[in-house]
Amino acid sequence: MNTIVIKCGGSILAELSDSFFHSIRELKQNGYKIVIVHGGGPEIGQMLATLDIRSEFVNGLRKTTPEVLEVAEMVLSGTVNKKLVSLLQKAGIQAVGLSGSDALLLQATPIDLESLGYVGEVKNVNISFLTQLLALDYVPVLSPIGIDEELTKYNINADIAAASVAVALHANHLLFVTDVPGILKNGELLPELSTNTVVDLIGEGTIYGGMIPKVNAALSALEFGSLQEITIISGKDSLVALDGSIKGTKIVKELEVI
Ligand SMILES: Nc1ncnc2c1ncn2[C@@H]1O[C@H](COP(=O)(O)OP(=O)(O)O)[C@@H](O)[C@H]1O
Ligand SMILES: CC(=O)N[C@@H](CCC(=O)OP(=O)(O)O)C(=O)O
Repeated sequence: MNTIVIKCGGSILAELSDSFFHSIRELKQNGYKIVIVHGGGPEIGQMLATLDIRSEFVNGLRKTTPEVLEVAEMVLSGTVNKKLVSLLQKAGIQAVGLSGSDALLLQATPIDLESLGYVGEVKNVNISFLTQLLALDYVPVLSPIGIDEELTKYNINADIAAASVAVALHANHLLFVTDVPGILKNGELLPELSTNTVVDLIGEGTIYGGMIPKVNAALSALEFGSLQEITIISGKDSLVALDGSIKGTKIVKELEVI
């Protein structure tokens, strides 16, 4: 089974183009099974501001108190998940929206309860349930809310959640769909990068802010999964170039020197 995991960032959700949905239809017609994991960071931020609830980021992760968790779950598994499923359905794509906590899809453990609160990382993915949905030709659309054995829920960074799903499913591709065409340096798109170059680009400050958790999730998926490359790509346009290749920046696994 040829599987592609697509992570849609909160930054692009309101701007996903018709060509983006057309690309998904095309990939499905070409036999790919698609799983979508979405974010919603800006949308959570707006709702927290409306409710006058403060939140802070620690190393790129939102410190999640019980109050913040309630808002994150409402926005991610409610508003954002349902909106994305509607857009897919309008584009003629059979999609089913699920919280990562449903059917114990994203089994999580806390990263550090003391400093981050209810922020989780994925320990296990219910791939048998996901595989059944894919066999029925559905596109599962997952929010990054995890759950543990005690049924405590966690807020998971969506880049990390998507990378964990791709590794667990032994996916062939992982695409991070965001609001820029890929990784840029001096305004120019870098079409292909090795993992070592990515580390250098973080060190020199070319990769900063929200791009850091994305490339770190990409590096860890390349290290621990069967994936050979990961792509960072814009959702404002088609995902596929005229020659059939996927656009954006590819991060490719370093060849081992023997
Ligand atoms: N080298 C880079 N090339 C492109 N974008 C970068 C780079 N470094 C940092 N960024 C920033 O990363 C942002 C994407 O991350 P983020 O806003 O967290 O997106 P998402 O919501 O898709 O996860 C871009 O809009 C850009 O501001
Ligand atoms: C723990 C943590 O930081 N969770 C993220 C989950 C959403 C997310 O990652 O959304 P984007 O992909 O749009 O950034 C948050 O609360 O913002």
